[in-house]
Amino acid sequence: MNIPGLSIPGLSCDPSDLHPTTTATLPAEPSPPRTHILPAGSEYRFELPLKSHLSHPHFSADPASSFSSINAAFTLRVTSGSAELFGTELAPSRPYAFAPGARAAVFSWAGAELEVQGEVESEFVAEETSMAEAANVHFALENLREASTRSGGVGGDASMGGPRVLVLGAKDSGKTSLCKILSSYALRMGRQPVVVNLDHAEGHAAVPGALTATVVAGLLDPESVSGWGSSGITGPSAVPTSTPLVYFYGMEGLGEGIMGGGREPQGGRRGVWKAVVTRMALAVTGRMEDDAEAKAAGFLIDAPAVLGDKKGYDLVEHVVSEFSVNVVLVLGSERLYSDMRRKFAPQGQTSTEESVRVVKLTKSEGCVARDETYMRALRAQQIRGYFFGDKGLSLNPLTVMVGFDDVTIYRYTEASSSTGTSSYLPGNDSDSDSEYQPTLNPSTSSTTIFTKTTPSLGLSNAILAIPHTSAPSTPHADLLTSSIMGFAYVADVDETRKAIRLLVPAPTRLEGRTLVWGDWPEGVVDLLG
Ligand SMILES: Nc1ncnc2c1ncn2[C@@H]1O[C@H](COP(=O)(O)OP(=O)(O)OP(=O)(O)O)[C@@H](O)[C@H]1O
Repeated sequence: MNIPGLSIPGLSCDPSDLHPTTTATLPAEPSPPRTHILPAGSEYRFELPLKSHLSHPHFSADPASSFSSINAAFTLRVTSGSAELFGTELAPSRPYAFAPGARAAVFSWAGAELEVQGEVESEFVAEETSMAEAANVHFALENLREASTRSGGVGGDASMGGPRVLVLGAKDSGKTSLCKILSSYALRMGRQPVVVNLDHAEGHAAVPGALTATVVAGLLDPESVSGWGSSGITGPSAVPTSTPLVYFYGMEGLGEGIMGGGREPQGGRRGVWKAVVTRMALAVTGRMEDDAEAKAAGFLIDAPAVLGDKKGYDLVEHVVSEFSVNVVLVLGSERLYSDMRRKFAPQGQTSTEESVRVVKLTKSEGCVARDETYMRALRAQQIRGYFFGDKGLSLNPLTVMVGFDDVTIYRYTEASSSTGTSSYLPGNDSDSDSEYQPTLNPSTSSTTIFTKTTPSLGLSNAILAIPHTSAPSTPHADLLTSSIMGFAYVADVDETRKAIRLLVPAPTRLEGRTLVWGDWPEGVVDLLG
């Protein structure tokens, strides 16, 4: 624990206790190790090449031979001093192995020496960082937590809770990295904040396409593909794993929105997203009402980049209102900051306990723009990691055969119609068994539709969500807002035998279950080789 003021008795544990040495080994013909000296307050930034993704042992097609040990292309260790990665302290001398494509920074408050080995696309020590600003925000949030604790928290109004933070910014402005830093620092103070991932483009302890809420109760895992750690459904793990609350959004973007004052119909993408966000907010805020410590610890919401754009302001308002957000952190954009100030904290308004504080933060120079090729590879890695574990500590997924008649598969897709003939409106679907018959609504130009689907070869390689709700009485309403127990991968569809081979992360009885097949994320072709 090295940030002045962050040390508290009993929490100064040796990180090596929590990060037991894994089976990291160096490559067969390693390049010579290099040393980097980090002066106090500087960070070592590195970008690893993406090209070896598909051949990398972590992500090889043969799980049996590939997931038993890390044979990392790049390793890093702290040889003297102390350093942290996105807020998580690195254990001295322990080699950390990073997956190809990893982009991150190792920061030191008091100075450190690092030894690194392996191929990089770029690496350098940056003396100017935004970590002091992040630490200031952390202390401000900690003040809110202390005030909440002093007030007794439970039973009071929303103002007596701790920080309920929304992080906004443009694409690749460092929103996720800031959430990692702030949740790691909170954890180091003995708090257990909830991280709400509303950015379905990247999975957080789930596959991309999911929205999740996860209690940060153990060290984040810097080596995992997402940097958060994995959801250890089966198999051992060196660091505590997270069991998130999961909802499935299952579409690629959030749509364009309707500019010029119109409202997008409820059945459009945004309507769906808002419905899922409302359900998530109810669950998260409900948990806080029952638990004073959770209420004081608060939550951090990692927002999708579209919320940092004018077209996304209706979504910002929705999130702020549903989660009763009291702190909005704006990364790097003057315009966004001033728009948010105008919206939530207008000048002249007397600040009260319930006011929303809007804070502008500098975007870290270290943030790396990621193109679609990179994001696609990252999604494939995250899906692999969900089933197999993304490190040498493998999970034990299994394949199961189910007959076409054993499960009900709903295709969940968005249909566009230039004439605008249909929409999903909650309460309008009373038919549980028949194919979906959209209701007429002339104002609607795009709608989400659930259609009962007979499996065919087109289902191969798809990711299916398994909702907790099985046999929903009103499928279109129930399936949208049901939490998800897990995901399955369609390994094979045998049309002759009328059976599907599914890869599932843990033994699960699927007979009688309803499965949801979304538009997104895209299937992964070689998950099982
Ligand atoms: N200081 C840093 N040094 C090196 N890399 C960094 C640094 N900060 C962030 N990154 C990397 O930059 C990339 C973008 O950062 P991050 O994911 O935090 O942005 P984001 O705003 O959440 O992105 P998105 O808009 O896609 O959700 C990530 O690969 C992250 O690991």
